[in-house]
This record gives sequence, structure tokens and C-alpha cells, in this order.
Amino acid sequence: MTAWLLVDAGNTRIKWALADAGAPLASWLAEGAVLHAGAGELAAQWRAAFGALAPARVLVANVAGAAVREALAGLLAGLAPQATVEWFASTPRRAGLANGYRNPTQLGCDRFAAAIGARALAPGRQLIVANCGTATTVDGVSAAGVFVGGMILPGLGLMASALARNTAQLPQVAPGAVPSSPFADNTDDAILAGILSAQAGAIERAWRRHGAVECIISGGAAAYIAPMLAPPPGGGALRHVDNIVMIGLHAVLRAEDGMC
Ligand SMILES: Nc1ncnc2c1ncn2[C@@H]1O[C@H](COP(=O)(O)OP(=O)(O)O)[C@@H](O)[C@H]1O
Ligand SMILES: CC(C)(COP(=O)(O)O)[C@@H](O)C(=O)NCCC(=O)O
Ligand SMILES: [K+]
Repeated sequence: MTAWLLVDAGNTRIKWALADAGAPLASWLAEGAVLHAGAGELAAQWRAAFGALAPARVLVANVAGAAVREALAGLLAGLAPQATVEWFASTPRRAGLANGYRNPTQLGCDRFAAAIGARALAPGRQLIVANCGTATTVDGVSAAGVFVGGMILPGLGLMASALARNTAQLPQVAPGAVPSSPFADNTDDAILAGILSAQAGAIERAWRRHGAVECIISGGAAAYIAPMLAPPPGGGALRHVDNIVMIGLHAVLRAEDGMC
């Protein structure tokens, strides 16, 4: 058995999954997540996972900067010295997906991976990919396999903390259930209704404009936003997946396995 390690380092959390090279898409032997500060915890998680099966290849999508990259490189050198490590980057084309950004390398590599993952889950379909993490990104993938572009907005947590930090009277709200009415009768629900509606409104607008048949939603805040979403008048399917970036990284290695 050959194992691959996939790592999605976002601006809040580092997520990872260990996959058997022969396994179906999005089927993991082990997985985990830590906050940036939890490098010690990550080492313990990897030590346990690699004890059973050490990865031969590692594919990392890092949008969290140089310090996180250095920390990950150090851990991998110590715990998986045998592995070939690749730092996934946005390129003009990969795994059958064309990158429509004016400067393809400017696109966040997590967004490119997420789009590859979405296409692997729904080949040949017109798609919206909403990744709701620190930032929320809402991207279009065409039925022909082109990342057509997208939107970046502050994520749910950032919207909430921006209100608390920059006003005298607004509290920091915890993520929570969707208020039953957009006309809230108290401050906490009014903030939640506002920030959830902003996220859902952006996604629905993109979904409608792109004529997408399917919207794939993912990320740490997706569970709060998905219940708000209604498909466009013409219809459409909503799919909530745990980590679309990881699925994209897996799709890349599966597409290229045996080619190199
Ligand atoms: N256990 C958790 N730890 C941190 N953030 C969480 C957690 N559960 C949900 N969240 C929400 O998810 C967001 C982080 O999601 P994630 O997809 O991990 O982001 P990123 O990929 O940017 O690191 C946070 O901003 C917060 O709104
Ligand atoms: C938009 C992002 C900050 C999202 O990061 P995340 O919320 O997943 O941590 C990241 O994809 C990024 O830094 N992008 C580069 C700019 C761009 O995609 O155009
Ligand atoms: K994101």
C-alpha cells in the first residue's frame, strides 16, 4: 500500500488527510485539523498516523504564509523524511481544469484545488464552489472545465469580529443557528441574520449569474451558511462536502498517478 498525505493550510486551521493511493476519491485512512498555534498537536497526530503507514508523496496547499510553510516543512522533514513534498500552486492548467485568472499564479492555490475537487465530484457540470473559511470564496467552474473567476469576501467569523471590534455597542457573537426571521428582535440575532444573509446572498447571486446546476459548499463555516441557501428559480442542487480543497488535492494525485 502506498500512502499520500494531503495538507490544506488555510488562514485559521491546518487540515490534513492520509489516503491510500488506490482508494476512491475522498476516502481517507486518517485525517485531522489543528489551529496554527497547534504545531505540537499536529506532530502528535502525524506521528500516530505515519506509524501505521508513512506517506510516499505529500501535496500541500498553503495560503497561510511563509511561517506556516516553514513549520510544515520542518515537521515533514522530521516525520516523513522519505516523502516527496510538493507545494501545490495555481498554474494555467492542472488535472484537466483550466485556470481563467488573468494571472493564473495570483489565484489562491486553495481556490484552484477546490475547483479541481468540485469538477472531480461533478464532471462536466456548470458549478459554483463556495469555500467558507477565514474568507469566503465563491467561484465558478464551467461545464467545459474552466475556472472562470470568483469573489472573495470576509468569512462569517471575520464579519462578526469586524462589527464587534469597530463599534461601541455590538457584542462578539458566536456562530449559531440561522435566526428564523431576517427581521430580528434582538442584537445577537440581528448580527447573525445580517452576516449569514450577506454570505448566502453572495453565493446565491453567483449561483444565479453563473447558471450553475450545482453549488458545492465547504469550509469550517459552511454548516451555518448552507441552511440559508435556496437554489435559483430554474432549480439546482446544493452539496455540502467536508473539505473540498482536500478532495481537489486528492484528485490531482489520482489524475497524475502513474504519469510520473
Ligand atoms: N473548530 C473550529 N475552529 C476554528 N474555526 C472554526 C471551527 N469550527 C468552525 N469554524 C469556523 O470556520 C472558519 C475556519 O474554517 P476553515 O475552513 O478551517 O478556514 P481556513 O481554511 O481559512 O483555515 C472560522 O473562521 C470559523 O468561522
Ligand atoms: C482568498 C484566500 C485568502 C482564502 O483563504 P482561506 O479563507 O481559505 O484561508 C486565499 O485563497 C488567498 O490568499 N488567495 C489569493 C488571492 C486570490 O485568490 O485572488
Ligand atoms: K476560503
